[in-house]
Amino acid sequence: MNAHAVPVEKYHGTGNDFLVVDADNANVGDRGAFARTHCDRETGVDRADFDAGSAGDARRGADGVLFLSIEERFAPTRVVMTLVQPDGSTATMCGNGARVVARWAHDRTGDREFMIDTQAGTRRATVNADASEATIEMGEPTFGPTRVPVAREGAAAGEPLVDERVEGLRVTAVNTGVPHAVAFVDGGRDDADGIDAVDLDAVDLDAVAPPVRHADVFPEGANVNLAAVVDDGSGEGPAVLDQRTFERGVEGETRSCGTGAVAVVAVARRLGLIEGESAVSRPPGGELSITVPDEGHATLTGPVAHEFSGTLPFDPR
Ligand SMILES: N[C@@H](CCC[C@H](N)C(=O)O)C(=O)O
Repeated sequence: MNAHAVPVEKYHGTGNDFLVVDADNANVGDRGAFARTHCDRETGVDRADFDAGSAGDARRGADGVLFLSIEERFAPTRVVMTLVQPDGSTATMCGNGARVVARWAHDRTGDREFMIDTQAGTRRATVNADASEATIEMGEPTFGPTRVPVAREGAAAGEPLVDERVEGLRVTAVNTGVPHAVAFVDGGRDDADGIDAVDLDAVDLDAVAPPVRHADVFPEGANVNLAAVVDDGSGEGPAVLDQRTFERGVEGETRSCGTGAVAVVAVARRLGLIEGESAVSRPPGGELSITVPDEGHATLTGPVAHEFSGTLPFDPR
């Protein structure tokens, strides 16, 4: 193999798509530059570069690069995961990315249970019998202002940010491995001057999300989720929520966000908008099943798929 070629696999989880690099097999020196170049939606990695005859629907570019190191001497097998985002930053956690990691590790080992080391903690992951779905334990969502983190002065200092106005949206701040701001747009609260009672799909997310993402109250920034309750779970079956997420690090809307899905359900529970601890979230890229119990790990389950394999230049400059 060309010493300057990096073998990559491309996977997605409900449309949240990632390049995967075996970090033990390819020493990418400048990971940020590698991610910035190959994740670009206009000029980045394209399936057609490797398999011109392919008719697949994989999108050009990616939502990040997962650098993975697998340690099969442990039982279950461990995988150390680092997500480098399209802007070159590193995220401490990624729910859909971790589900992709489980599928990648299954494709290598045939195992169905793994421990994934993330910067937010070690998380247990499983894949189902035909490896079409993966589940990841997501830790316990926290609203604590120092943990989100949220920075405020005066009477609000030290208080969780719950259903309060930030840059035109009524948001609740929660950390599900990374910081999230969640706003419900469907009248979850009576909010005469907000964007309640509007069609979620009609909201210009690229316009309303960046001021919240960069608000002073979020010293490390925040991913911004708009959500709507479709079914509050008071009848048969779990609650159903529609979700759209503007991601920090991508600096745009993604087709799905796993930590965002858990954040939306955790906030819906906190605000009393849904019943029960299980819910289905419907981002644009598919459906995710979430549990947020009163105590202990949340879980995230949904489809994962392999898109293509190839090699990319080691030094993209
Ligand atoms: N898409 C991810 C979230 C990735 C991290 C996020 N962009 C951040 O910087 O906080 C997911 O599925 O959770």
